[in-house]
Amino acid sequence: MVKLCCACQKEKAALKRPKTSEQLCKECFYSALEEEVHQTIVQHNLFSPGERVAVAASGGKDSTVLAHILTTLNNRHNYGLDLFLLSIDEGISGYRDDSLETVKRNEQQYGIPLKILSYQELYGWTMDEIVRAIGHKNNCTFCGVFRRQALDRGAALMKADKMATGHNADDIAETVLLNILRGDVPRLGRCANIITGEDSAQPRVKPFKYTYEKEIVMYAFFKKLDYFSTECIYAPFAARGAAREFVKDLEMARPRAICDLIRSAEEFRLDVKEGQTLPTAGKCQRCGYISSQDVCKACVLLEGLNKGLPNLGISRTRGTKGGKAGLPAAVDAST
Ligand SMILES: Nc1ncnc2c1ncn2[C@@H]1O[C@H](COP(=O)(O)OP(=O)(O)OP(=O)(O)O)[C@@H](O)[C@H]1O
Ligand code: SF4
Ligand SMILES: [Zn+2]
Repeated sequence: MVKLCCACQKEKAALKRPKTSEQLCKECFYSALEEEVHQTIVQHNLFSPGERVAVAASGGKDSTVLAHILTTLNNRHNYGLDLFLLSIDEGISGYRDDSLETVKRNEQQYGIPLKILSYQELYGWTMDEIVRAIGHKNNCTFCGVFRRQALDRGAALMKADKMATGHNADDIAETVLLNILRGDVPRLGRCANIITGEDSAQPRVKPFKYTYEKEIVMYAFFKKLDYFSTECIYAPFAARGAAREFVKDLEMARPRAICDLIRSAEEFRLDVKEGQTLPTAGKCQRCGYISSQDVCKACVLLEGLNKGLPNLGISRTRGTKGGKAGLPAAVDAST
């Protein structure tokens, strides 16, 4: 017997929603997912009318679906947002160069402008060069620290008011679990925040905080969105991989486990003892970008690279356009 969509009762059900187990037709699934994201945006005041919003776009499924849904909702509900795509080119040949081609097509498909900034222009190094210099061991530490700052710098350069990232419910549940495993109580208290960096010039928001990864993949698949799905050539087998699998197993055994993990972190309150202080966001004394230390992690890592790490036989000083030799400088508006 043909199963009908439980929402419209007219069309044939095309899928079972992983989050709610509802049997829906494609159109009702699109509406349900888009409406949930809209409710998340409204209930958490993620945006205000007239804001300029950088959509951090890697070309992967999450940020591609995010760009698509934000464009749709901005038109449908008159959010009044000035959206643009912001991509960071880490300089990983055979991976990021291909995914950036996808983002360039998305620029045309969604009709929103794209800004690409590269590690090469910001830091004087590509990830390919960094991996050649340091080997495969700590590449993601460098890459993660540089990307975080590069996105902030790109958003500032483009005069954005906010930045939206494609982090989804599975990503956040994994981070909650990792912070529990590491006993990192301060991070546990803030890792599920839907808005971060509120004291910075461009706070970051996560409109997909409650959206399941499987549903993002289904949405992209049924809508035939143009996205890039290859894994980074330098991706390690790390703790996150195991945590990712564990979260998926938990969800299989008990649906809503992902939501419950997120809720656990939301309801967790860090009890700050008298005399104890939490890190506050200040400015790096060298590059001037946001940092909770005197010198930010990006500057520390870059200094190590430029000095030449022991036994690697490299010693070179590279600088950023207009910056002090070997140190990253603020990128001016013409870059
Ligand atoms: N190179 C990049 N340029 C711009 N934004 C990025 C880049 N890499 C990651 N991001 C942003 O950070 C978010 C999380 O990235 P991450 O690589 O952890 O997850 P992902 O699940 O693979 O995301 P995606 O499917 O969008 O690639 C992305 O959704 C995107 O918004
Ligand atoms: S897997 Fe590591 S090296 Fe590759 S893009 Fe991600 S953080 Fe960078
Ligand atoms: Zn710095």
